[in-house]
Amino acid sequence: MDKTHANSTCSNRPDLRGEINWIPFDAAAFVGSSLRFVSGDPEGNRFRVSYYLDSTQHLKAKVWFGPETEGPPGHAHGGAMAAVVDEVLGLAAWAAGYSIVVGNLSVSFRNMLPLHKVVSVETKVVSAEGRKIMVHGRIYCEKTTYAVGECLCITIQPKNINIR
Ligand SMILES: CCCCCCCC/C=C\CCCCCCCC(=O)SCCNC(=O)CCNC(=O)[C@H](O)C(C)(C)COP(=O)(O)OP(=O)(O)OC[C@H]1O[C@@H](n2cnc3c(N)ncnc32)[C@H](O)[C@@H]1OP(=O)(O)O
Repeated sequence: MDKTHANSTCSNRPDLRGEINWIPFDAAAFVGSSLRFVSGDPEGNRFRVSYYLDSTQHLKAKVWFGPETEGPPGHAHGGAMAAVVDEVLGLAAWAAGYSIVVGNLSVSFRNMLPLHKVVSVETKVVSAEGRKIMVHGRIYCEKTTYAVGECLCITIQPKNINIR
């Protein structure tokens, strides 16, 4: 069998369908067209992203890491993983009702992520104290964790962001 198509769950085909009970989340409709860096090119060779809300209203994403995210040969650049964590965890705060920018982002790289892979990102808003919203998340596929993120979001006045 073609090795690249051997595994339907973590296949090399960019199958961005959500899991059972995940509902599609239209990020572009929510935040405008500004999120082009990570999720703005659904036919491109960098990232392809689909967003969902799970049954507990947590934001989830399916992300394909294409060849243009390469860092170590055959694997995703750490900055590419960090960009995904930045966008998805920041968007999770917006989806939870907070108008924020990311003030501080910590990413731990746990395993090298092969190119052409579709992975999931999970998020959880873990605290909200004053202007500080803490969001945790993880890039994973099945039992493998590729990166873990802790994202300190700071609320801002929505009028300070132009929505296009
Ligand atoms: C319902 C409709 C919805 C529509 C939505 C449409 C629009 C949607 C648009 C977009 C969706 C985005 C989805 C995510 C996209 C990806 C996320 C990104 O990549 S964001 C870009 C990268 N981030 C920056 O460029 C920030 C640059 N930094 C700043 O602008 C400022 O430093 C800012 C706003 C973060 C804080 O500045 P200050 O002057 O307002 O406030 P101060 O007093 O400095 O901080 C407030 C509190 O936060 C702490 N704080 C601030 N920054 C911190 C940091 N880096 N680390 C730790 N603490 C920090 C401070 O210590 C302070 O805490 P104490 O109140 O004293 O307890």
